[in-house]
Amino acid sequence: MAPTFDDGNSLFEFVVRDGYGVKGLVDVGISQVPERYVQPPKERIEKGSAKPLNVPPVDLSKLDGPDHDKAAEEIVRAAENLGFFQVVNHGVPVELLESLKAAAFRFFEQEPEKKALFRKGASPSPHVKYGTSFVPEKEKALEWKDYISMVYTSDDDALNFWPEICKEVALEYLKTSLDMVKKLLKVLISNLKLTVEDSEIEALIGLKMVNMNFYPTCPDPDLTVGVGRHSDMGTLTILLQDGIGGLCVKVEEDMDALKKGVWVEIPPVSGALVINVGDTLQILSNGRYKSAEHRVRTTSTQSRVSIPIFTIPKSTEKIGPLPHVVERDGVAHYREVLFGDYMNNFFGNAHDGKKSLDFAKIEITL
Ligand SMILES: O=C(O)CCC(=O)C(=O)O
Ligand SMILES: [Fe+2]
Repeated sequence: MAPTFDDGNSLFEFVVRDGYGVKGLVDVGISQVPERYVQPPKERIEKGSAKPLNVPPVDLSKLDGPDHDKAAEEIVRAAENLGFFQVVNHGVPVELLESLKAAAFRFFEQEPEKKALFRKGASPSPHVKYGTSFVPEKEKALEWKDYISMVYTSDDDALNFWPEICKEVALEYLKTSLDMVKKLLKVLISNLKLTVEDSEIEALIGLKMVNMNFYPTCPDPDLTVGVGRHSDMGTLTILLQDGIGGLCVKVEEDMDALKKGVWVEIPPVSGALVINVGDTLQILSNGRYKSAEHRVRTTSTQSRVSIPIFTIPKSTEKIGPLPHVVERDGVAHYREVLFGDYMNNFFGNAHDGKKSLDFAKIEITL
């Protein structure tokens, strides 16, 4: 008979401390969602509650031709409105996208002991971490997700310490994405101020991290979340999702027919990558670009994988609204912060929508 984990502590021990993850829980044959994973009603995601967003992906090859301005305009609008968009002709080979999804499955389908080698405290490198949920110690209800996180410092470090089973494809994904990230940032920053130095862009993406997320099938998706409501803390996130779906984004301001507060789903598009604005870019643009609040619904039919690249400033970097933008706006909505402090605050708290931005927000009292 499958263990019941009646006592919340033994479940926490098994899933988090021993490193079995949600995958381990599903593999022992649970037929009900354990109490520790049941979300409070206001965080649950009703099936079908988010309608698919019907916006065609931006064709990034146009940035290099006569339609440059039109493509740039689409990118700027998306960053100002929803904070999420999809791209095609992005320069990352489509076959590589397929290999990445396969590599993510390979990693998570290994025996628990193999994955546990990369648990916090056990991992041979501070740059590689296997875990489950977001910050389990701080969460009332855990997220239905396991992950492996790989910070890039150099090719040598990646090839020596990232998991053998996925390191080559993950590194290739990171490298082939970077040109696109720089192009997107050039478009977004030059829309805020006329000249942009390459060094400014480099400073915004001083650190890069590739994650692989695994969302096992869930006995009752109405009770759980794959990832709770949050915004990403960095500059831009590049995300590869598979064909299952479930990534939902909150509309922050009224947008044509979409009303503020409504959730929309980013539909899987074969060969496309999802791009989203992170808190850093919202701060830098003094709020013009939106780091959208998003979350993931679980499914009961098939496991889902997603593979984000987070581009973030180095922890020693100071980030604040661009002076030129503050001058134009007449007011700064954010203070300058040391990115390391921002990051510690982000990882020190459970996901809670866009609360992470409060760390840098200047409250205007009238
Ligand atoms: O799995 C997804 O589609 C999104 C994951 C996500 O939001 C994250 O890892 O920050
Ligand atoms: Fe995210």
